[in-house]
Amino acid sequence: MTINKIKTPIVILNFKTYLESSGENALNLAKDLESAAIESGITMAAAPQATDIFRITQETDIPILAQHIDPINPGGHTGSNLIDCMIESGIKGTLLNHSEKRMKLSDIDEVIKSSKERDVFSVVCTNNIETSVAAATLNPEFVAVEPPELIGSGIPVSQAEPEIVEGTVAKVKKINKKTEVLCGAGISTGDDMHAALDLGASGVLLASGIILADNPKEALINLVSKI
Ligand SMILES: O=C(CO)COP(=O)(O)O
Repeated sequence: MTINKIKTPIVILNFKTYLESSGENALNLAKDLESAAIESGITMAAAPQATDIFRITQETDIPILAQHIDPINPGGHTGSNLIDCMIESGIKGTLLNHSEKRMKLSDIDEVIKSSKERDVFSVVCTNNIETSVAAATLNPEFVAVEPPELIGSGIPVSQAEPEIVEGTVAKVKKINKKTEVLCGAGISTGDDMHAALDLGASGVLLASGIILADNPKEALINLVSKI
């Protein structure tokens, strides 16, 4: 089977900057995603730190996303993520505007456009229905709605605030049928993912529930067990 194709339902694991998902641990976690994807048949993608991307794309076949790309051209921009170098490192997509890395609307627009020109898919993170609508007008491949107060809380958005997920799907589809909606924040179990798909989401964006689990591979299999 092809585990490097982007198809829905999709699981995207944001590695953030946890030590449990950095360096050698990032590679091991990416391998867990790879074997869970093979075993379950569900697409599993990873968004590791920039420093870990090249190594992971060399050693696994899962789709890799950048956590952020800056709206810059090659040249004098110290400390920035340049899209061309990210592509050379092997990314297929990018997160944008994560609540831990917010961007200006005009910058999101610019990076989505340069991503499209280079065949890189964009996942624009949002905090509610209104900002999801704004993001959808920019025509990204995915909008991922994540109420910031639930991030890292262990309280799943799909069960605690189903109306945000359902409302985002309804409003985004009215504006742009091609943009898929993901949800995230507090997601960790098969029930959480099942609830997300039931509400019309095409997948989940998650982090701590898997990264900090005693056995991340088992947690991933459990996550997709009710699809
Ligand atoms: O921010 C998130 C994914 O990008 C969600 O984080 P948690 O899964 O830790 O709540």
